[in-house]
Amino acid sequence: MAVASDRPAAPRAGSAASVVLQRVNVHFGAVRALADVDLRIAAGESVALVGGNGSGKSTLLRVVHGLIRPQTGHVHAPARRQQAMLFQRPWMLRASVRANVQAGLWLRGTPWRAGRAQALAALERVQLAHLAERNARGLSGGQQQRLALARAWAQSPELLLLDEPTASLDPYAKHEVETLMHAFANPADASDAPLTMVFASHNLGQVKRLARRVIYLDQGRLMADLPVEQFFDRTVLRAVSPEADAFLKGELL
Ligand SMILES: Nc1ncnc2c1ncn2[C@@H]1O[C@H](COP(=O)(O)OP(=O)(O)OP(=O)(O)O)[C@@H](O)[C@H]1O
Repeated sequence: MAVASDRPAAPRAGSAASVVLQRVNVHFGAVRALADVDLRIAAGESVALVGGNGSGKSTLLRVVHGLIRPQTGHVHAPARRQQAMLFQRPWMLRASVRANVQAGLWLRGTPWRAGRAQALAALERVQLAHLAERNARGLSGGQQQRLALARAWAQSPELLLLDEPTASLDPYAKHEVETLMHAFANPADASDAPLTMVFASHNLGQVKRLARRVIYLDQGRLMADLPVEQFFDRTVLRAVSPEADAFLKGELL
């Protein structure tokens, strides 16, 4: 598998907004999972969501994907069929690897037979074509996540949301998935529509490698929103958010 360069390619972010959240609030009973979140993400950006357990990262991704409706506030995002979302543990139909990708296409309106070639091409991109007729549930965790990426890739989404996609993978599988995320967000063909990628991660190395912008959440509040270089500049971060700086310090120790 090709190795990703250490740094993401030059920004392709346009000025068109892909995602806009305005004063978004989500409560689960007494828990305030998102508190007055304002956020604007341009088409083509790669954005990392970081923060401690329970800080609201998954909730934010689910709100954008339309899986959670905020009690108050406005959400503007591409239509669900223009989005793909990956979870820490991908869902797998008890069917072949190819059928899992075809099913994703079929769910969005591609006739079953017509989806076959697209599914195989997507599997080629994640280097799983040789396992196309295997049962998907028999794949390793890393292979399943690559399959989930192929399923997303086949659908050519405008927006890719990933909720800790490598959290349960070994270092080698993690590297493979990161390489694919990087390729997904930086297509070789510059004429491709810019893909917007938003991912939650506890892995700060991964954040440095894949994100151009970092958002820090603390108890549902957006406390810092910085270009990646500034987020990892402790002087800048301390001035913007002592909470985020304390979090970073704890992680880097
Ligand atoms: N379906 C739910 N029902 C009740 N409470 C929920 C639900 N989903 C999230 N919460 C609560 O909302 C808060 C934010 O959770 P969320 O999963 O968004 O955090 P997170 O930053 O993704 O955490 P982690 O890093 O542990 O995955 C937490 O207090 C969590 O317990």
